[in-house]
Amino acid sequence: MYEIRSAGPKGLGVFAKSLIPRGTRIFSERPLLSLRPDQSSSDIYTVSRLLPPKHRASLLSLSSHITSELRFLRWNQALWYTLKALLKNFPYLLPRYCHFEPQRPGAFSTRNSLREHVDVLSIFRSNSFNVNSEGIYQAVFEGISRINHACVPNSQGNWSEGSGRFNVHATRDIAKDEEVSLSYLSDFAALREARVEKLRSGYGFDCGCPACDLGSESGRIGEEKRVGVRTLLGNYAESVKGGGDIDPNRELDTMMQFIKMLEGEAITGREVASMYLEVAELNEGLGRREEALRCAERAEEIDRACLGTDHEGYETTRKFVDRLRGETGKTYEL
Ligand SMILES: C[S@@+](CC[C@H](N)C(=O)[O-])C[C@H]1O[C@@H](n2cnc3c(N)ncnc32)[C@H](O)[C@@H]1O
Repeated sequence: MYEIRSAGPKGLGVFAKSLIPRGTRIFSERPLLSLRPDQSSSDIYTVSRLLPPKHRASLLSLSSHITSELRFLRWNQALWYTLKALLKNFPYLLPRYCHFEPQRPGAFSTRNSLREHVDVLSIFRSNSFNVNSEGIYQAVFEGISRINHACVPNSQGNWSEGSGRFNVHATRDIAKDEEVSLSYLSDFAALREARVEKLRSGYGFDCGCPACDLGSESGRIGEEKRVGVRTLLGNYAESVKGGGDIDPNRELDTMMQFIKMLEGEAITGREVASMYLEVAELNEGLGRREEALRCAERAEEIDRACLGTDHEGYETTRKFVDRLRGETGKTYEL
């Protein structure tokens, strides 16, 4: 379905070998390396050393594109952790008033090289995805971590708690030879300047995707829509700041305009499905059952495409739709 090959200045990338229809599960992977919510970057190197050799080799083969400024920071970080490990293992080096628990004998080895530590930190930073599940906070994957970024991507990754896998689905048809892309950013309404800054500081590249090309008509129009939506959201936030009654009609209208902007930009992932679900609930609260059902059905259709029918999130949406169908007396259509 796909191949991993050169994507020019981006390094490697994932490309469709044939048409990948919307809703196709392109990847389903368990993490190569992951951090739990209670772990921090100081644990990355330690966790990486516990990997089986094959997985460790896969990890070390991933790209790490970082700026010299970031490299400097990583060296400082690695130096500090290495020093801490050294002191834990050789406590007699410590001044008498410092008390570290010594680690198990042999846990610290001279192979615990500073350079490798820097590399692992850089690789983790360049390739990890926020999973935000109960057991895993961030994770790196063997194939998925080869997917490059686009501000308007053609696929989306979602963690499945039930299967313990990160699944990447096509959120629109991906043509043969087209590059598969994901968004590394969480704010889909972010303006170009903010996106550029995040991608440059977080991943060390300048995004040249069509949405960032403000010289093109589509890039410019997309940006204008984002400005419009941000103004709308800002005005709405201002209107509810005083803590007065929230006008559900205004809330509905604001959300629908946000959804329209995202769909107009061909952004149809989980976030849009969640917004449709909220709009459905608002409509239900206002007694507009038919409208609620219409929005919930759209959410179900999007969730089916970007999560798959075996995903627990899809199941919740489907049950909600079923309930509304029962209440509106609509016959079940597949
Ligand atoms: C998760 S990796 C993606 C796979 C990577 N290209 C490789 O060769 O393994 C992230 C890195 O890929 C590069 N990259 C991703 N998206 C890019 C884009 N739109 N433009 C330029 N470089 C990009 C950056 O160097 C970034 O740090």
